[in-house]
Amino acid sequence: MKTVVIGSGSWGTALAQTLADNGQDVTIYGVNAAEVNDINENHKNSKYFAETALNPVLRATTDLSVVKDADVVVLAVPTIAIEPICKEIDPLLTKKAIVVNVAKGFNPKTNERLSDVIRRCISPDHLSSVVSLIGPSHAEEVVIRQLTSIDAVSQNDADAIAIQNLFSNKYLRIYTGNDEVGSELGAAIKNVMAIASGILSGLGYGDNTRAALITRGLQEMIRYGTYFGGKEETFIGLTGIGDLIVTCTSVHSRNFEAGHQIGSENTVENFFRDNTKTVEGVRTAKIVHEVAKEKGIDMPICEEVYQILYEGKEPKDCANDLMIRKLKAEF
Ligand SMILES: NC(=O)C1=CN([C@@H]2O[C@H](COP(=O)(O)OP(=O)(O)OC[C@H]3O[C@@H](n4cnc5c(N)ncnc54)[C@H](O)[C@@H]3O)[C@@H](O)[C@H]2O)C=CC1
Ligand SMILES: O=C(CO)COP(=O)(O)O
Repeated sequence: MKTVVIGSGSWGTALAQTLADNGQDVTIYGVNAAEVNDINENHKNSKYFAETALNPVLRATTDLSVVKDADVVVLAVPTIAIEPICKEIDPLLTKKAIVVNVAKGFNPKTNERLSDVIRRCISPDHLSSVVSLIGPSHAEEVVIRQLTSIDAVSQNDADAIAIQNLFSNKYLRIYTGNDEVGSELGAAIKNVMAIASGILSGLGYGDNTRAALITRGLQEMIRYGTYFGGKEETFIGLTGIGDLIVTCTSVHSRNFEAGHQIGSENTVENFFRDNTKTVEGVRTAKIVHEVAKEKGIDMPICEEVYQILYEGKEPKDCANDLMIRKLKAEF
């Protein structure tokens, strides 16, 4: 199997190294020449992993024609780049490839789920199926081979199993799934919850608050996901509660980090001025706000994050407003 990983950032590098560790034929395609050269010449990706030595067989290129003949193409780019990169690679593919998406969120222009974007932009002659490879997995830990479990989710069971076998090894255990809607919506919305968790931490709140946020955040994810046909059980799996826990509690999470800055400064101003990192929950909060409003889905935590990010509401007022809402039964 020939695999090309599109994206020489943190997750693309960690996943490509996993395939290199598995003895697979894998190449990274990157647009950033400095990242590509660092991988080829120094066996590092210093921008993301400081001093970590990568598997020396790992290779990267800035030549997109590398996707010719690929059996598997892994899209490890931010959500904003998924539609453009699919349109770029489609004419270069020469056979039906399994396209693996690892991004978490929605297409910013159309609010579509990412698997739908890929199916729309890659012609049927070049697409076997889409597999979402998602779950609780900080690249910083996978790149140093910390034990990790995630899901390969697809409408095509055989392709999900092929991706499970391709990536699994003694430090990365992949489960398969077929609830594309529930898995992708869970993995997208948990980033908004991670921003909320960071905000609460930045405001000085502790463990009780975070446990409440994770538990009630999960209820919002279930409400939103089942509205669109996702299965409730998916949300107690790796792409639901698993990804929610890892992102709401980790120093590695860029969404949590963003929230922490916003909460501790009680304003979004400096974050929006200075941020250069991939913080997917920011765009997701806006999309969830728009869709939830249109469909009448009750998403109080997501709504407060939206109000902070886009409507100038102060984080400390949001935390208070969530607590004084009309009292009700838990279920
Ligand atoms: N970093 C992590 O631990 C994990 C990230 N993800 C998701 O993976 C997606 C990618 O994120 P990261 O790798 O973390 O971001 P990153 O910020 O570390 O790297 C993004 C990379 O994409 C490249 N890129 C941007 N546009 C491109 C294009 N059109 N063509 C080729 N390359 C392009 C950038 O040059 C950069 O190398 C995000 O949706 C993120 O939520 C999912 C699980 C874990
Ligand atoms: O999705 C992730 C871990 O599962 C990465 O989280 P961040 O994008 O917040 O860093």
